[in-house]
Amino acid sequence: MASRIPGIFSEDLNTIIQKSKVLVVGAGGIGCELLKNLVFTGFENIVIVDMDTIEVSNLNRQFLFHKKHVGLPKAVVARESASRFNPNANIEAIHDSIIGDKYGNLFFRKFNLVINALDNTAARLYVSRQCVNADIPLIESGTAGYRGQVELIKKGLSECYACTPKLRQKTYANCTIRNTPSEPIHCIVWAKFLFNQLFGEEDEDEDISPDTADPEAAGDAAMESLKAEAINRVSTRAWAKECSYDAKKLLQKLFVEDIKYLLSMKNLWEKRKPPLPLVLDKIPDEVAGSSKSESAPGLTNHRLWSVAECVQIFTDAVNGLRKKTESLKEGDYLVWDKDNKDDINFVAACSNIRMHIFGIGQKTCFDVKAMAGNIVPAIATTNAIVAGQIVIHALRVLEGRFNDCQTVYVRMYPNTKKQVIVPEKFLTKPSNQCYVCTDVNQVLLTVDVDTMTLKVFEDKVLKQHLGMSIPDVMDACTGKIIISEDVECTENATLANMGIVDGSILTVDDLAQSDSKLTLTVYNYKPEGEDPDFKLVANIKQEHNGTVDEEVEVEATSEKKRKIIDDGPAAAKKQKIECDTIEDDDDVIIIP
Ligand SMILES: Nc1ncnc2c1ncn2[C@@H]1O[C@H](COP(=O)(O)OP(=O)(O)OP(=O)(O)O)[C@@H](O)[C@H]1O
Ligand SMILES: [Zn+2]
Repeated sequence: MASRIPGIFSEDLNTIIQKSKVLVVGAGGIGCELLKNLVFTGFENIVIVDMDTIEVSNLNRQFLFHKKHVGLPKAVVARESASRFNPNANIEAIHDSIIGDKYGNLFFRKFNLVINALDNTAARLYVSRQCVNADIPLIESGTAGYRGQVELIKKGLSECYACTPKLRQKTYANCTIRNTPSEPIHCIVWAKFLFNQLFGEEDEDEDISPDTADPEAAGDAAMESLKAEAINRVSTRAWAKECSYDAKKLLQKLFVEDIKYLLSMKNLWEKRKPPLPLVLDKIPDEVAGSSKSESAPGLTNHRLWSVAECVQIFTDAVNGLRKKTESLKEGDYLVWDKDNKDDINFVAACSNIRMHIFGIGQKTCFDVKAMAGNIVPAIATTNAIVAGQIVIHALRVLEGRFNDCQTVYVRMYPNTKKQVIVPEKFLTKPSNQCYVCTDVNQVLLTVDVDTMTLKVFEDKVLKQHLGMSIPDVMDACTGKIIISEDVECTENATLANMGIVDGSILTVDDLAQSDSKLTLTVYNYKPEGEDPDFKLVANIKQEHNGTVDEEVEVEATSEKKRKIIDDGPAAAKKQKIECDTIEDDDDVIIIP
């Protein structure tokens, strides 16, 4: 343990490390690295909470887990593996969701420090609110591909998780992409990687060929000979160039030979539906569950393409891209652009053929375009850097050096000072309009009451953004129950259908958390163009130079920049949280 090696830490710090009680929430990519670091640093009192069980796709970066652990609770196995590094460490494992009354104020107050290693907004918001309420320092972390972030949340000193919204992006395990896709997005990621392998900037982390290092395929006799063969395989680009980007040969390799190769990794298909290689002279001209004749003319991108159409579109796109590549200077490459017809057609056609092969419901080109814009692979090294930085923050926090805990960003490329790991200059003060950091539980909800359904209201507004778990909503003016465990409500009903109009006041209670009562005042609005579906604003009336208020509008940007608009004395002071439809379940990153 580092703390036991003389001269590494001061004696005082050693004592602090050994006596501190730390809660780690999440035993995934960052959590595993972090638990190992904490134990090696000398922390001996740790509680680890994770609600999930181990999946094969976790094994490439969650190094406390091995193949034999698949299906077991992450928290329990993480505890077992990390305990081996220091048998004196007292690690408690809790296999449960952190969200709920069981983990309220009393629970959080048992710790000197809480660390989030989570992947979703709801849990992050929940822990952040509990830590601010209990005044326990929280270190919040996240990674997305090569980017990462570590920040301190400390009541009164720095922003909490609800103060400003963050961008979210989903990450995917390499072997899922290369060997065992199960969702359209896995095929879309693969197709984007393929584009780069053939025409873009080649990146060895974006290999698209069958992954012989897949831990799930280990021990497969056929695999061992395949591995040897793989060493001699030429790069996809070199091979494609050799055959002059012949579309037919590409189809044969990508969708026949490589799929047969995958099929020979028999372990992969023991519990999964195996893929079906394309039969090139018998390509289906229909899409299961859809009819071409139903589609409106001119809206090709809005209907599903049959595999035969995909093949034709793929061929045209490859020909177009080959011509563009030939006109480039030596060493130059194409950069994928979703608005470029050949680029998006290539990805939409390739991903749909792969969806068909793996029996995954296909996506329209329109949907592929939306999904392809928002893809990041999970990188173990970024998790490791972030977990290391968390420990540095943790030591400072426990020594009471809160002002040395500025947010740190891990960047994809060095900045002008050649830094890849970049701290902010100061702690960002809590927003005085934040409904967590202020004690006022009054929130303005700006929304189109005619289009927002109760389901979206419950899932996105109440659960995702306000951190509720079992919300109970009543119209304060009419006494009508809007959402309740005991009352069955029509999920597709709009807010207007439930009698909610401009100016309605709703009281919201969370049955899972006794301390989270809110009053929501509804403002009706019609979003236009890029406007968010809804906005949440802490409703605080403030005295300002003897009169009431200015308006401070905080924009949700990826760069944490604040725009201050003085809109005259009459407006209420408010923070605007712009909410969009980005997938919830994911790592959070703010790009510096
Ligand atoms: N409410 C929650 N309570 C406890 N643990 C949670 C909660 N929400 C998420 N987690 C855990 O946080 C961890 C986040 O880890 P990570 O981001 O590496 O995701 P993953 O699910 O392991 O990987 P992937 O999503 O890429 O398959 C997961 O192990 C997940 O179970
Ligand atoms: Zn806050």
